[in-house]
Amino acid sequence: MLAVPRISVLLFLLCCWLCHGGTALAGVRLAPGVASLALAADVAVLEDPGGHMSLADVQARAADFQPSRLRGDAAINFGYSSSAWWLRFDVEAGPAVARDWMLEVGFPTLDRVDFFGPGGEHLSASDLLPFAARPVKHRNFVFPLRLGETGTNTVWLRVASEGSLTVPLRLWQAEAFREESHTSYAVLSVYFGMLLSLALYNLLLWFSLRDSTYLTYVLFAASMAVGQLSLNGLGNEFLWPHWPAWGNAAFSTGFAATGLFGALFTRAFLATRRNAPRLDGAVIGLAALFALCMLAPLVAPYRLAAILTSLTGVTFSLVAVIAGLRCWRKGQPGARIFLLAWTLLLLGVGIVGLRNLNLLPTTFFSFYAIQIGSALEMLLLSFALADRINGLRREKDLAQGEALAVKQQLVGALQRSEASLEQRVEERTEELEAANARLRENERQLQALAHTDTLTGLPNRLLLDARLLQSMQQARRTHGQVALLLVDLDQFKPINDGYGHAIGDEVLRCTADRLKAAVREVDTVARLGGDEFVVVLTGLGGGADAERLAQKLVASLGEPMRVLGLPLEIGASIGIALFTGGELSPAELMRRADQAMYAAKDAGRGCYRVFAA
Ligand SMILES: Nc1nc2c(ncn2[C@@H]2O[C@H](COP(=O)(O)OP(=O)(O)OP(=O)(O)O)[C@@H](O)[C@H]2O)c(=O)[nH]1
Repeated sequence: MLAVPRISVLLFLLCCWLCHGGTALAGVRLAPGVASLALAADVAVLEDPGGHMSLADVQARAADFQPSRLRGDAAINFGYSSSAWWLRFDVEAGPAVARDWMLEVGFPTLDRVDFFGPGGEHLSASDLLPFAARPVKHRNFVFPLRLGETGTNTVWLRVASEGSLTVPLRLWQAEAFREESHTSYAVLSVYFGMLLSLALYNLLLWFSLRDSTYLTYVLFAASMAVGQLSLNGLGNEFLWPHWPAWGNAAFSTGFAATGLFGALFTRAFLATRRNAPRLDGAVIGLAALFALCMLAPLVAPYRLAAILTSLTGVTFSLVAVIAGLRCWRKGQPGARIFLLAWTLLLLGVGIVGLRNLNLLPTTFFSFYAIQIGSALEMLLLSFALADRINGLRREKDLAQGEALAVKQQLVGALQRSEASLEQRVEERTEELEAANARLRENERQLQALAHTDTLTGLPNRLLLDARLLQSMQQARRTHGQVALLLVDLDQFKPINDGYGHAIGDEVLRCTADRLKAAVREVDTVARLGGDEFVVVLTGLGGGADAERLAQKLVASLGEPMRVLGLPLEIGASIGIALFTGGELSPAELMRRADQAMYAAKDAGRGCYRVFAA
C-alpha cells in the first residue's frame, strides 16, 4: 500500500511530462463569448498525503502548489492515490462576461470533492452520499461558480477517492452547460438503450435456444451496463440515488463482472478449450480473478479491488486479442468478428486514454470513444452470435442432407437386395415346383410300377388285394355281392416251352386284352403271376351273373389267337368264389376261388366251377 502514493505521483508527473504545456500558471481569463473552457492547463496542485489539511492550511502553503503543466483539456490524473489532492485556479473575467458559471468535475466515481468558491462558499459532492445531497443534480459533480465583479477569483478544490483519482475540470457558461448536458444525456441514453435491447434480444434467444453462450453474453452486456452506468454517473442519478454504498462499489464490481462474463463468453464463443488449450487455462484463471475482484470490496480496501480489476482487465484484453487471433487462424467461425469487436472496444479505450493525455483533440468521437467502441463491440458480438444460428442451421442442413443421402443409399440397397431376393425366391420356387412335379411324376410312376404288372399293364397282386378288400367292405355296407374269378390258362407251358418265352409273353398280353374287353369298367382284372389272372366283379345281381361272365370268358379265351403270325389255340379254367357279406376275408375268398379253379381243371379244363362249401 505504501507504493500506491508513490505510483500516483509518478503517474501525475508522467502526465505532466507528456502533456507539457509550459511552466507558468497564468490563470484563466474569460473573454466575452467563451461558452466553456477546459482548466487542466490552468490548475496548480498540492498533495495532502495524510488528508488532514484544511483550506487555511493549504492557503498558507500557496507557494507549494505546482502548476499542472498539462495542456488544453487533458484530464488531471493522480491514478490510485490514498492522498487527498488540492487543486487551485484563478479566474479573471472582464465586465462584459457573465458572472454565473458552472464548474464540472467530469469523473462521477470520485469519493468526495470539496469546492471552495471565491466568495468563501464551501460546497461538497460525493458518491458516498445520496444523490439528493449534491449542489447541482447532475450525473457529474457540478458546482455553481459566481464570479466577483472585479479582480481575480480563486477557486480551491479538494479531491479524494479510494478509486482512480481522475479530475477532468471544465468551466461552463450556464446555458452552454445545459445544452451540453442535453447532448451527453441523449448520447448516453442511446448507448444504454442499445445495450438494453441487445441484452433483451439475446435473452430471448437464450430462452429459445438454451445455448448458455447467449446467457453469458446477456450477463456480459448487463455487467458492462452496470459498470458504464457507474462510470457515467447515470446509475447514481437514476438507478441507485439512495444507495451510495452500492454506487461506490458498482464501478469496480460492474467492470469485474464484465470481465468475468466477458472471459466466459470468450471461452464459449471461441471454443478456446479446443482451439487454444493453453490460452484456455489463462482465460479460466482470469475469469476466476475477475470473480475475486467482484467479491474483493467486501473483504479488502476498495482501492485494492479497483487496482486488481484494472490490472486483470488489461491482461485479459491482451489474452482475448491473442485468443481471437489464434482461433481465427484455426478457422473458428465468428473469430474474425470477435477480434474486430474486441479491437473496437480497445480502440475506444485507447482513444479516450490518448485524449486524456491530450495527445488527441477532444471531439464528439474522442469524448465518447469508449461508449462508441463498446456499443460497436456489443453489436458485433450480438451479430456474431446471430450468425452462429445460421452456422448451426447450415451444419444441421448439411447433416440432414448427409443423413438423407445415406438413408436413400440404404433404401436403394434395400430395394435392390429385396428385388434380387424376390428374384431368387421366384427362381427357387420355380425350381422347387419343377422338382415337386418331377417327384410327383416319379411317385406316380413308382406307384404305378408298384401296382402294375409290367408285362400286361394290369393291376398286380398288391393292387388286387387293395381293391378286393375295398370291394368287400363296400358290399358289406350296401349288402351287395362280390364275385372273385380266378382264371388259369390251360396248357400254357407247352406253348411257352415250344415257341419260346416271347411268344408266351404275347399270349399273356393277348389274354389280358381279352379279359379287359369282356368286363365292365368298374370291375378289376389283375394278373397274379405266371398264367394266372383274377377278375373281381362288383355290383352283382347274384351268382348267376358271375357264372354268365365266366362262361363268356371261357369262350373268349378259347378263341384261337394269332401271335406274331402264329395261329395258337389256348383255353382257360375259371374258379368262382362269391362274397355275400359276413366275416369272410379276402385271403379266404381267394383260397375258395383257387379251389374252384382246380375243380375246373379237374373237370377237364376249358370250363368254370363255383366254389361250394
Ligand atoms: N412266357 C412266360 N411264361 C411264364 C411266365 N410266368 C410263368 N410262365 C410259365 O408258365 C408256365 C405255367 O405252368 P403251368 O401252370 O403248369 O402250365 P399249364 O401248362 O397251363 O398247366 P395247366 O394249368 O395244368 O394246364 C410255366 O412253364 C412257367 O414257366 C411269364 O411271365 N411269361
